[in-house]
Amino acid sequence: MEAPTVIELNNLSKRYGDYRAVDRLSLSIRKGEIFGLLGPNGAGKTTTILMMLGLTEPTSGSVSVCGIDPVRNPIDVKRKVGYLPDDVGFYHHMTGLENLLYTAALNGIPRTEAEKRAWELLEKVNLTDAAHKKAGKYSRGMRQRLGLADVLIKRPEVIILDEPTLGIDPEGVRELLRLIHDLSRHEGITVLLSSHQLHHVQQICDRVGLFVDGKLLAEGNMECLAQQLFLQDAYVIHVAASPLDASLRAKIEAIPGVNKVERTGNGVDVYCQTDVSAHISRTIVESNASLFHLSRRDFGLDEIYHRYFEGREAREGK
Ligand SMILES: Nc1ncnc2c1ncn2[C@@H]1O[C@H](COP(=O)(O)OP(=O)(O)OP(=O)(O)O)[C@@H](O)[C@H]1O
Repeated sequence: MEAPTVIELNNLSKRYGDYRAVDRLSLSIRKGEIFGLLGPNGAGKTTTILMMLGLTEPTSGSVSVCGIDPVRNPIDVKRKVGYLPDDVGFYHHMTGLENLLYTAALNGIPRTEAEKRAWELLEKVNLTDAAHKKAGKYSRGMRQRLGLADVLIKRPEVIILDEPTLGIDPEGVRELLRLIHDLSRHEGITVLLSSHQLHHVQQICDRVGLFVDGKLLAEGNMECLAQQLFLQDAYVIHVAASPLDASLRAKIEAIPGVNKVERTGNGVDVYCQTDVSAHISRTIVESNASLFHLSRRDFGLDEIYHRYFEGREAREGK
């Protein structure tokens, strides 16, 4: 059975004067999913997050988070959603533990329960030893982990994280990503994270949405993204064979679905609309050539992103 939808955006738009910061955005995110919002500066990510939190009103369209309309019931949404901005503000003169207890009190959690929960969370985010240290003395990685504990104290159903891994060392990033992943898999928490750090997003997101100029250009897993963005050349197959002469290259180029064949150092790259690997190997064998290597190149998010933006600049003559 499919998990229920937790976040639903329907034709959502936000205009500032004549400027459309978010333009007819529709998106559904299911319970327990980790969804990555990607896009260049000014794409509309923060505006979208603010509309989900009820902190800014949509110009048109609708938002529903945990079945609640944040425009009408912003307080109810805040009870269910934890938001970790890119630089969490803690009280520097208070310890990590005191900061958590303060948040718990603001959320109406009784003191005994708050203490129990705070210690559990400090352990979860690996800050037990730093519980009595002033938050002002925490490193950025420690602050982000305390931030995660801080949003979790009210037991949210959804967490929204803005650039959670920015400025953290590789070990800290690994730990934070593992924590976020565990929250989704073991506690069914739905995670929305906005980030420019593509390789981090790729490690933990189930799906990614690529935002540009307020519009969602593509969404899905890596393979879906590549297919949506590079319709003609969704697949690139690397082939090494001998002899790979002009006549064999022409035969490969003639395979239905193949758009172009480009020479590389030790063979060719075949750009195609569908995965024609089997057809290519048959063509090589039937031509009495020896096939040494054939593999489909899978694009990482970094490559998808850069290939798209390079292509866009070329298309727009920038
Ligand atoms: N209050 C506002 N008034 C006018 N324009 C705004 C306002 N808030 C945002 N914008 C504009 O809306 C667009 C989208 O901004 P937004 O902050 O949502 O982008 P973003 O994708 O989060 O960018 P970044 O990665 O830089 O945080 C930008 O062009 C921004 O200048």
